[in-house]
Amino acid sequence: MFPKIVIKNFTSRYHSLTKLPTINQLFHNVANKSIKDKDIIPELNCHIQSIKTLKNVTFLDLFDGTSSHPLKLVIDNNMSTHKDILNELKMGQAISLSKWTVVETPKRTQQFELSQNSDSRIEILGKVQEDYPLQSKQKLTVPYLRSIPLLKYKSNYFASLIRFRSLLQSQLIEILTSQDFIMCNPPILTSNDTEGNNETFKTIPKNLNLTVSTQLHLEILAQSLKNVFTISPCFRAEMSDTGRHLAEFWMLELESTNLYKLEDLLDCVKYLIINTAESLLSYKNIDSILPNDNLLPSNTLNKDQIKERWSHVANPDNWKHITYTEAVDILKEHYQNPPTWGESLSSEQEKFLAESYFNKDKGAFVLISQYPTSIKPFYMKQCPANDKVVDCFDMIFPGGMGEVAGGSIREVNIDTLQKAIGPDKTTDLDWYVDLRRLGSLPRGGFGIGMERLIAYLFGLQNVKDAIPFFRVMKDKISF
Ligand SMILES: NC(=O)C[C@H](N)C(=O)O
Repeated sequence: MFPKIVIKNFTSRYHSLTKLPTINQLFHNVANKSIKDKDIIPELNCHIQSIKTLKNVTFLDLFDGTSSHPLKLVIDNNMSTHKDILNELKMGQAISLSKWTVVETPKRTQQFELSQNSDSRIEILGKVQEDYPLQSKQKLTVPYLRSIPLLKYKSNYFASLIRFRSLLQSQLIEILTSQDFIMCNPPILTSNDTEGNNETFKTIPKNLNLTVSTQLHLEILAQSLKNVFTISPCFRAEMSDTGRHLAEFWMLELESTNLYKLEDLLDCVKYLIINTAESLLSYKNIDSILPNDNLLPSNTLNKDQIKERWSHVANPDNWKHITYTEAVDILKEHYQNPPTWGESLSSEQEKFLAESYFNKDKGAFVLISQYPTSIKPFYMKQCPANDKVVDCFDMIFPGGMGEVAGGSIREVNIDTLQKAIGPDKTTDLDWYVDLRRLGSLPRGGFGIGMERLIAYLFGLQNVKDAIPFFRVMKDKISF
């Protein structure tokens, strides 16, 4: 398998890119002593998360989206410079601070607070309306926050989700590039529909589709560059309206001419996810990326529960591999409505395997390989030992997410491929066949649905929350 890799946490050797600090940088700098007790912070722009007014002091919790920990600001109510502004301060306002003093508070959970000196100033830069929705003392829910896209990232939970999405992508890129995978950017506008289902969004001119998968173009790149991958947007015009479907989603797709045996392909996808979970668990700054346990919406996972999920993923014992035929046999024996051999597995049947059959308690990650040729796309390689099945896999996750990845060894035999494409193809795939005439190496690849992966790793129930602005077929896109 892959050699053990060391994931470095990025520490910048470079010049600071912004003059003003972030709250996350302030926490870091106080922790590493580059900012000390009594130092003055020249300027800081942020938002008010909460206000607590006592007789002589007012406490503000400040946030700027870079950390889940709020920064405490202590205002002396009796200091003349701030008397006018005190009554105007409101939750959600954008404010500017200048010349506040760092006071270390080693005995509290928060390492320091900002305290007032005679030069300190606070200014309101952006007011909020009286009915600012996040003011409510009620516990916020995820569906409610989802319904206010202009504001949801001001909530601690959704800001954390975006930070997590960013970290996850950077860890995946680091793991792959450290193993000689080259990040490519295949086109989004294409003449093909890759999967042969034709559930594409048509563009003008009419012969172009928004890509459903960049695989076919990645195969061209892999033929010359060996190991390639992308994280790209993909589009599916299916009418499915579930917590697992989006019309626009992101897919990590990988193609390699070093992966031409099914067992190597399965190991690659499995260890890519296991390595990613390990890298998240050992990431130094993780507690400021994950949501604040005191500000969680109802029915969401707290930090420890999220990390427990990652440990579950990182344990190879929780990964299972069965063939499609074995899956059908298990379902025939243990499930009320089993499939007959040759049919696709339904999402309920997949759920049973990943959530009940293998590990009733916490679920298992199930790789199902060698599906019948008739239910899989034309590009999958016929299994050498059995021409009724193809050398492919689906990766099923627990937690309601179902199929998170799928891939195959690619068919390189021109006759077999042409037969699989058939006479009534809807798009021109001659170039894809011709690729096999140009010094073609055997190869394989897969695609991982980023939003489903994010949803599982963060404990989300709906992929709509795993992407900054969701697009689904049934909803009107109004902004
Ligand atoms: N790159 C892949 O293998 C993904 C595959 N084309 C799919 O869309 O499921």
